[in-house]
Amino acid sequence: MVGVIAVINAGSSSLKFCVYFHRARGLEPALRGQIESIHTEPRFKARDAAGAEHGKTWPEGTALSHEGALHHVVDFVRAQLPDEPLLAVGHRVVHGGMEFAAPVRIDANVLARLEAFIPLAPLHQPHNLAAIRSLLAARPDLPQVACFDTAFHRSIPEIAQMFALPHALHVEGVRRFGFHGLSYEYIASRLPLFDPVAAAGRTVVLHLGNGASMCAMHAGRSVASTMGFTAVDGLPMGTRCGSIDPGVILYLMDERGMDARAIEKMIYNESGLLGVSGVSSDMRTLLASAEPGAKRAVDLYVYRIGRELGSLTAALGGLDAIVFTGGIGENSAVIRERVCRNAGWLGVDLDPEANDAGGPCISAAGSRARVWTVPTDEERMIARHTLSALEG
Ligand SMILES: Nc1ncnc2c1ncn2[C@@H]1O[C@H](COP(=O)(O)OP(=O)(O)O)[C@@H](O)[C@H]1O
Ligand SMILES: CC(=O)OP(=O)(O)O
Ligand SMILES: [Mg+2]
Repeated sequence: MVGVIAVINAGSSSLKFCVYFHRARGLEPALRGQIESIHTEPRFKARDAAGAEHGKTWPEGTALSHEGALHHVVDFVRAQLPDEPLLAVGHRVVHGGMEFAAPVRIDANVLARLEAFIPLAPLHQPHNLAAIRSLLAARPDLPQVACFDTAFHRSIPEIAQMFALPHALHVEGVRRFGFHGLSYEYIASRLPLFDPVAAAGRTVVLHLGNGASMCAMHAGRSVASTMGFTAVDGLPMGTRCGSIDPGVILYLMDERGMDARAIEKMIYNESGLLGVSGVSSDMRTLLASAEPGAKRAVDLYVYRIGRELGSLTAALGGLDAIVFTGGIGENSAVIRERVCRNAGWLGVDLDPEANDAGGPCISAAGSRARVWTVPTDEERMIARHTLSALEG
């Protein structure tokens, strides 16, 4: 089977893609890239197997749709690799509910079942499925595999999945799922190479991107997540509010006359870093800004990470290591430094120079809990799953 496997990862603000040569030696990246800030200031960046860079920018204020972004990527890949047979496409699909605990080959029936989860992941699931649907129509013979953000978290103990609501709702599937599972699964696969003790022990992984969550891992398996039934729970994110008192929702309905769609728009699109700062959803912009709102948003972000770190450490009964990943976690030494400073009580002692240099180990020699920055690679995880599904 010689050819390429393509991976599509539609996030809330970005469309990432990777194409791998399938060779006897394994999967080798042929092309990878992304269109980031799709809705605000789209930028396309890609790198081919020879290391050459490709790019395109759109004028500021251009709101490219996910569909527009996908078209651009497909055209680019076709032009770069005109002669390589496409063996399969793997997709990140954010919500798999209770039903999909492992990657699955997609057909019209599976696609219909996945559509039921659109209301639970409105920023992601529609884009994930739109890409699948358009490929299914154009190339019905082409194997497509869905890889779920929720699957890695199906190991979370029942008690940690539970809301204290009437139990029938839990049975029906109203429970904490957790997301960013492909990222956590990849980190879990890498951790033994860095820190075998933590890999066999208690680690909190911070996936800080436009969406953000944290995962408590025991021996490489998820035991708790800050995200819940949907990806709006937990930490404040680019535009999502994270955990709030459910009483606030009732207040908005009763006192502000807001309906479900208006509240959805507020908590998914107008809150988080953007809502608190009034400046931007983009961490780079906030860190560079002198506006008081920008400082307020970053302060709240760091504070909430600290609270969740304590909570997840309690769920684990201790802490051997923390791992930073995602766009912010991998790139922002300032955020890592502030998070680690607040975590001194957990035995975290940062090495500022190693942190500025980007790691991978950023804790000081005697630190009781070790700290790592590990670039995530959801695309490689998806490619591995897609290949396994293809090989049966
Ligand atoms: N050098 C940096 N410093 C601070 N934040 C950064 C840096 N580089 C990227 N980011 C932030 O990472 C976030 C995007 O993360 P990413 O994981 O790529 O997003 P997505 O969730 O869409 O996959 C944005 O808020 C961006 O500002
Ligand atoms: C689930 C989620 O929030 O994903 P992303 O970070 O890609 O938006
Ligand atoms: Mg992401």
